[in-house]
Amino acid sequence: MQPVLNIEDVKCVEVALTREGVSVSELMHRAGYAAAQETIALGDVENVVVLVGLGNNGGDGWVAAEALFARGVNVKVVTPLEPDQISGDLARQVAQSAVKAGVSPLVGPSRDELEDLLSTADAVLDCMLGTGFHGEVRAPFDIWIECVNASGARAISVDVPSGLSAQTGRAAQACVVADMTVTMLSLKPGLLADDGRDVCGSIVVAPLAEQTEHLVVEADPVAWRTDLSDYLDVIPAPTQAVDKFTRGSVLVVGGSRRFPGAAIMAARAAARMGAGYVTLATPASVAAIAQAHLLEIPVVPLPEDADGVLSADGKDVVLKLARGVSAVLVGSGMRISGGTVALVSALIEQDVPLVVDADGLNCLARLTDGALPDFPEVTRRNAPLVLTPHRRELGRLVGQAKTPPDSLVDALEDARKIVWSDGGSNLAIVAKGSATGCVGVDQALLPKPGPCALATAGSGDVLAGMMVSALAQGSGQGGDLTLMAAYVCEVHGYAGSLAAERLGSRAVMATDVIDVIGLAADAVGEHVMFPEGVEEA
Ligand SMILES: NC(=O)C1=CN([C@@H]2O[C@H](COP(=O)(O)OP(=O)(O)OC[C@H]3O[C@@H](n4cnc5c(N)ncnc54)[C@H](OP(=O)(O)O)[C@@H]3O)[C@@H](O)[C@H]2O)[C@@H](O)CC1
Ligand SMILES: Nc1ncnc2c1ncn2[C@@H]1O[C@H](COP(=O)(O)OP(=O)(O)O)[C@@H](O)[C@H]1O
Ligand SMILES: [K+]
Repeated sequence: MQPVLNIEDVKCVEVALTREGVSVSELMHRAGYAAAQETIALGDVENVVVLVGLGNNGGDGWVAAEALFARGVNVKVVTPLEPDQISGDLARQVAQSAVKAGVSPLVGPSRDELEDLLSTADAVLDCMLGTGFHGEVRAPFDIWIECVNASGARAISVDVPSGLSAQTGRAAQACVVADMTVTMLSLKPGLLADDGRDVCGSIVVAPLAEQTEHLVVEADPVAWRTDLSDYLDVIPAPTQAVDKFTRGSVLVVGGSRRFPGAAIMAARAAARMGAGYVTLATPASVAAIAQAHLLEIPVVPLPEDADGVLSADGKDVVLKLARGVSAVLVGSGMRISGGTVALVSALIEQDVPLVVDADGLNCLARLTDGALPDFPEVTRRNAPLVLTPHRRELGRLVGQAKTPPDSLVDALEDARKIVWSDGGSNLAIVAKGSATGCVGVDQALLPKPGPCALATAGSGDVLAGMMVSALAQGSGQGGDLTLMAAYVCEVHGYAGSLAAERLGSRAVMATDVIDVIGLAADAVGEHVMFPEGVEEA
């Protein structure tokens, strides 16, 4: 796993390194060398343009320029000011040193001059704005960024693509779209989420010092990026000695006359993820439709109200069914009513492994008056509980219905309010988004996200079905529930990639993802067992 640090904690590591005898100047030199090294490793780099800003990110750029020059590369540094005019001491010193060594600066070029220069560059080193960037990009960098993105040269961003917030993952109107980002000391959340996924290219972490590894861990990472090898313990062990019930039995409670499909997809996804026996309990008026779609899955009709929404009268039947299975999913397409709130509440009180998704979460929000963290007794139970909210659902759970989290870090923080108030290891929250965080009381995990093809109606229902299936098969029980949740997200993402490959990235529908769950699970499993031998999707 790779640690991910909030920007303020990266600064703490920097301070801790200086206490251990590695000065900021030394760090800047190592950062610049690392960037130069990665640039040369790209191959075919004879002409490099280095665009520098006026802070320490610019300082890294001047060091990189001097290092590239020393390696015989034809380097030009584009700067808004003459080296002597740079106000920051460190950045000024490295700029003066580079010029003294023979690096030639181009000060404040016109757009035409810059475009001409970039047209002959093999690579551009983007050292305009780093972690000190805030607000919208001001001149001249907004124009420089436009020119970089329009040029055909490969762009290597130092620390963070200029214009991206390394904390929130939000890009300003002007933002470098890099081929590679060489980031210093550790991963930062904004590189991995939202706009960050579009603009970073491949990410290389430059630790800069031997001591960094332990200092980063001590700085309390906001999350950990998982590697496939981390999943070894949560992949169900292969055995022939099973029957359809011991392979994991699942009950899905959901659906409504308005949304019958969500529960049907969840049930089907649960079966495709490997559960041996799946049952769907759904309102009576849609049971026949559901059964027609699910030949292998028994459908139990439940009492409903006049709108075709599950009523509380079905509670005893649901609880009886729940007692007979390994895990339950509640919520898919269920709608919010007095009846569905009563069902969700009854299932949470029952000691069965449980996944709550979609309207099940909205029922939970209603049950706790939008303040789930204030009611830890609701989530404290003896059996595992996995909540799978997207950002709006998460907002409703923590009293932020009108202002749901709009970054990965905010979503992680909201999820932590719930898991920390609960305090136990039987609760995991899967905070879904273009990058998903799986949050438990001890740590937050970031599985590799799937493609944007997953941004399609119903793909969350598919994930919920996969999640309950993994729970039913015993992954995560008695072990690490958060890691199991991350594993399921990883398979879901991989299935999205496979579906996109087969059908085209814009064409994928949630049912297509269901069809390839098995192939995705096998492929992820192979990667985990034999990391070197399998091609990525
Ligand atoms: N942490 C570490 O261990 C290490 C960190 N290192 C490096 O330091 C970098 C952080 O350096 P930093 O703090 O000097 O900030 P940086 O990103 O250069 O930006 C500040 C400059 O940008 C300007 N500026 C801001 N917003 C702007 C806007 N919207 N539009 C235009 N301009 C804007 C701002 O101007 P001001 O707002 O002050 O007027 C100021 O001039 C970090 O990313 C990494 O590369 C490595 O050297 C070694 C190890
Ligand atoms: N841009 C994206 N890139 C990768 N995955 C995405 C993206 N957008 C959504 N997803 C994933 O797709 C799923 C959508 O879930 P959800 O919002 O609950 O959809 P629905 O309610 O339609 O089923 C989540 O697993 C989410 O992580
Ligand atoms: K940069």
